[in-house]
Amino acid sequence: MAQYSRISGSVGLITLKNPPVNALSAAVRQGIVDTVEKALCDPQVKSVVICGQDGVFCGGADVKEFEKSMSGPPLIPMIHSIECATKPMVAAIEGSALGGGLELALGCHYRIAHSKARLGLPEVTLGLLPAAGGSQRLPRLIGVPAALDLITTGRHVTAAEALQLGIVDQVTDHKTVDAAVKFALSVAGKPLDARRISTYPCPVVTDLDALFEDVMQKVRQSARGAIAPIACVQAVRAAATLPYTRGMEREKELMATLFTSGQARALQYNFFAQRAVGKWRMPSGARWDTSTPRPVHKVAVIGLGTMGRGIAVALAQAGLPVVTVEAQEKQLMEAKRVMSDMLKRGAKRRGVAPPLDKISYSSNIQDLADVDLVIEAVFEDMDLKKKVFLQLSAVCKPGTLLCTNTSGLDVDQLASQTRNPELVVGMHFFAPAHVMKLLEVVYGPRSSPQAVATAMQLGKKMGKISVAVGNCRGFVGNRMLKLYTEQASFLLEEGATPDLVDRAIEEFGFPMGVFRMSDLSGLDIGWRVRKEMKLAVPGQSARIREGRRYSPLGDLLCEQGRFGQKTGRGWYRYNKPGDRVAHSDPWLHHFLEEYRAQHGLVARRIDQQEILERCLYPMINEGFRILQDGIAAGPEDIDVIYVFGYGWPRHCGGPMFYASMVGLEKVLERLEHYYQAHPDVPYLQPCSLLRRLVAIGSPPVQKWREVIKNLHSQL
Ligand SMILES: CCC[C@H](O)CC(=O)SCCNC(=O)CCNC(=O)[C@H](O)C(C)(C)COP(=O)([O-])OP(=O)([O-])OC[C@H]1O[C@@H](n2cnc3c(N)ncnc32)[C@H](O)[C@@H]1OP(=O)([O-])[O-]
Repeated sequence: MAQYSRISGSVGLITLKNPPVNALSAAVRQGIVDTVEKALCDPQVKSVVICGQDGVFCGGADVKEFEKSMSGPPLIPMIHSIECATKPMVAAIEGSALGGGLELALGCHYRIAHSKARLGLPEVTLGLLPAAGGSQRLPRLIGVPAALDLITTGRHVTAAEALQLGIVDQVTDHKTVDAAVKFALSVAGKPLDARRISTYPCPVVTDLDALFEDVMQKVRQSARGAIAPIACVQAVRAAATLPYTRGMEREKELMATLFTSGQARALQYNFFAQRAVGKWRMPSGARWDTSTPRPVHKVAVIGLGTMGRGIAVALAQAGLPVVTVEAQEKQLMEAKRVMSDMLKRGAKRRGVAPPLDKISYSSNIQDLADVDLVIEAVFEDMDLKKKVFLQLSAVCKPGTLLCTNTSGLDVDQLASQTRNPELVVGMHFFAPAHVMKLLEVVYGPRSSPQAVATAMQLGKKMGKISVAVGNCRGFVGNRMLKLYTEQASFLLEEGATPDLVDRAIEEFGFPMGVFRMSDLSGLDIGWRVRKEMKLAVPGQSARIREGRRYSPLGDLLCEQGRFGQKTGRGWYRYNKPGDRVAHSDPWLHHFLEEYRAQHGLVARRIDQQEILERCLYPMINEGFRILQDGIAAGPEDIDVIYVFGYGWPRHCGGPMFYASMVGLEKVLERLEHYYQAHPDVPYLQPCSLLRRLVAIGSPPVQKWREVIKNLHSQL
């Protein structure tokens, strides 16, 4: 809807009304058409201001409408008629002007923004391009290079940057609508020809071909198979080389291809999935909207290894006072130096003062007596962690939330060390913790809803995308990852090489293949865990352990001191320890040949499709088990974890969405095939939830929660 009124005698005021972000639904577009007509026909009105209700100008086209058939007036002619209006049209931008919202503002003759407003054309993040004239008007207004940057990245700019770029005409710290009305009064009756952006020539660029070639190359490299960034470059090129009307035709053509693509569906699903995970619920029925978080004014981090340092920095950057504790004085001093540098670098990037005074450093656990929440980040060793929790329970004031940053140990065992197990949850950050967006909040059987709500709220304050999950070995992310890495090792035994497997994974869209990733994080970490579990036994190379197939390849490399990048040797060879460029290693190929010969294995040719199916489908199958076990509340939770924590290509939605795109029937059939071929790998057996979904006709991913709910209610 849009509401019309007249203020200050001669200014028509159009207010967009569609909470919470005034998206341009069919009703809003109809409202704009009607109210603009009213304003233009009203002889008393000399100029018009368009604003949005509740401090938000407009969040763009209504993404929820994309799945339905189009109704209501289309955006392009609506914006065109605003630009053609004979009375000055002024956009009053508060909150956000994004996508179609900014395109609407670009159709106006003037734009006034509040200093806190954010503007951008983020369509590319939804697998689209700014197809309501944005790709044609923005380059004409701010030049091709700046428009390419905004449109291909989708980044939001502040009002100050928008002013500098020339997107807005004025920035105000006061009431935006008042400033816009004052402005509208001042421009009433002035000629408008020079204010219609579509009539501007596109600013000339010297060596246009070189610029576009360079941008296209960069986009192709970073897009990793995503098609929207490429279409965005093509659309801006049309603006730079064609008259406006032909450019608009090209924009429409490119949008038509994107709009119906699987990638756009995946990215839009992901947009809503990110929001869905905030609405968490526990199997007990406790939920986000009925659980009140405890206040957190002061936080502590115990253990200042890589993870602890990153977590403390992220907390300080979020404005929270943090007490850090590290028992070893030398390690404490080193951590202080490194963390101060991290804070300074981060502050420089953001143009703010480094929050150095937010962190205090101590080697005494007694200093945690008055904090509201502790994040334990000591070495990944259950006995050590248990000791720390016992101490924390004695030292901290009653009511302090005790969180562990374990990447997979049993949260409930740790809770049992404390006086108040209901106040214990996992907060599993991802390295580097001050950069990575994902946080798994892990609740044990005794964690209270209030504890979960508090950890979720803290995650949000830290700018993380937090997902609440149940307690099991590896939680969601690492539980699924284990099968992925194991299958990759099996493929090496059967004839593949690390390069071959990594290439297939990277071509699929992961930023790094499984072996390159393993070299980066260090092979010794998994080795230590397997040794603790008595799975890895030095000197042993048996391929069946605990009654199932096992690949000792990683253990054998570790026994040779090949821990990955840090030792200059791993699945690849590096020029020196710590180097990042992986080189294919003839030693490893020879080692694999010898290994196969020793075990009587005959290498076979393995193609890209098998690599993808063998690495991805078992993970997906485990995802179904996780849903069946109630560890994750819905497929969105798993997909968000994989996209934001594990580099799953966002334009493929996440593993569960990807399964629905491939077709559940096909995933089931391939799993059955591989299970038959490898009966000693029990997890290849298709999960019964997957079978059930196929049996009821493979409903879309958005409907799976219902099926799972019914399944749980029958148990
Ligand atoms: C021809 C067409 C061409 C055109 O160029 C195409 C486009 O414009 S494409 C569009 C280009 N625009 C974009 O890509 C902008 C996308 N939006 C955003 O980036 C953020 O929502 C915004 C920054 C605006 C507010 O952030 P915040 O304050 O943290 O709030 P929040 O994020 O939590 O959202 C609150 C609620 O609003 C919902 N919702 C939001 N936007 C839309 C939408 N467009 N539609 C529908 N719904 C939308 C959201 O799902 C959530 O619902 P719920 O049921 O409460 O979970």
